[in-house]
Amino acid sequence: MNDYNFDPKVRTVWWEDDGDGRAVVHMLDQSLLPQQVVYLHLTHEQQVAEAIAQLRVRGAPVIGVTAGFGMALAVTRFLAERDADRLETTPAEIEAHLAQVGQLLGQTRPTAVNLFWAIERMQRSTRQACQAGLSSQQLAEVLKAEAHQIAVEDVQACWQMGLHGAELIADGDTILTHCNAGALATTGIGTALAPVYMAAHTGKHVHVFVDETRPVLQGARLTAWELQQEGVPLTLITDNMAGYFMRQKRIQAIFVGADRIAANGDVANKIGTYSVAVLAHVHQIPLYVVAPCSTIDLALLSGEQIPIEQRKAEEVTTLYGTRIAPMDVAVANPAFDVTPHAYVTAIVTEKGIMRAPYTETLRARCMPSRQNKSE
Ligand SMILES: CSC[C@H]1O[C@H](OP(=O)(O)O)[C@H](O)[C@@H]1O
Repeated sequence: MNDYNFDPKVRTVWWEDDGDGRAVVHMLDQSLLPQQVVYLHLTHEQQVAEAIAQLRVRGAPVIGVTAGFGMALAVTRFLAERDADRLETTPAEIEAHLAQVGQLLGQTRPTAVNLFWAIERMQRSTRQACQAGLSSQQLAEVLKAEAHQIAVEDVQACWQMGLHGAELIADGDTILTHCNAGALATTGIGTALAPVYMAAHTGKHVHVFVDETRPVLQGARLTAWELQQEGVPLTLITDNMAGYFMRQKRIQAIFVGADRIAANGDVANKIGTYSVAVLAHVHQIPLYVVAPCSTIDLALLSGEQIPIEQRKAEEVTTLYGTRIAPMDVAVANPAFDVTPHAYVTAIVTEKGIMRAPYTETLRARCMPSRQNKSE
């Protein structure tokens, strides 16, 4: 890594015009890591939706960025196909088409609010362009620029969260993290891992204990791989070891990401985060949640209202296609849980470090960033 302006070695998702005005969404297929590094080149919004649903791209911020790219791709494809059929397309027809694409993408995963925030932002830009009387081609350019801006803001937010969060890490600290909230979950240097990277870049010695994070193993497969790529020392542990190392006083702080944060500071994050938070509370170890303002859902007063994604049983009963549980066994597979704000030491966003009571600070510091830049 080079200093301060380091770029993560991993590149999660980006897009290019393919020459005839159509957008191609390129993405690292995270479902194949760490054994295979494979990039997908998607030319249809259906493919983008499938990639999000199948966790080929995953992590709240990058899901939002990918949704923006998917909607911009859909518009360029829609226009190109109608041009090929020599059909005129009005901006209103584009707006109607985008409403369908927004539904398609919005049905992929229910918990990460960034997905819905990005869809709403793209649809808001469409409405504004239509009201301004722009042509269809001008509207397509506006949407491509908006999708790109969402990604630029994500990169910038990660950098700021790294700078703010690094203040919470002392030289020689061992940090525990759960799931993957690193560069692989964003288009920048990550959320929960951004402070780790920034602390390492400012000369602090940081060691990361990585929860494997059953059942999809985002820790063992993704965070361990990512930290190795970035040259950060790590120790991989199983989820049920976290309390053991906390009790041994081996962990000085815990950094996790978030998929949705309610207005009172309750945090929805990968399943197992609540267990880590309770253990941290018992052992008086600070638990820091790192997330951009686009993850904060001020419309929800508490975490009780956050929808929790239930995923397929096979994620629990098989490992790489090998069955590890008896046939016909009953399975529960919630992909997220909610950590009450009382267990959250601080929430780090691109706007700074916020501590309890959260309701006012989150509203004061994060409302503007949920508005479309053009509003
Ligand atoms: C920086 S947000 C990452 C967040 O998303 C993960 O869930 P998933 O891998 O299912 O998309 C997990 O909750 C991480 O904390």
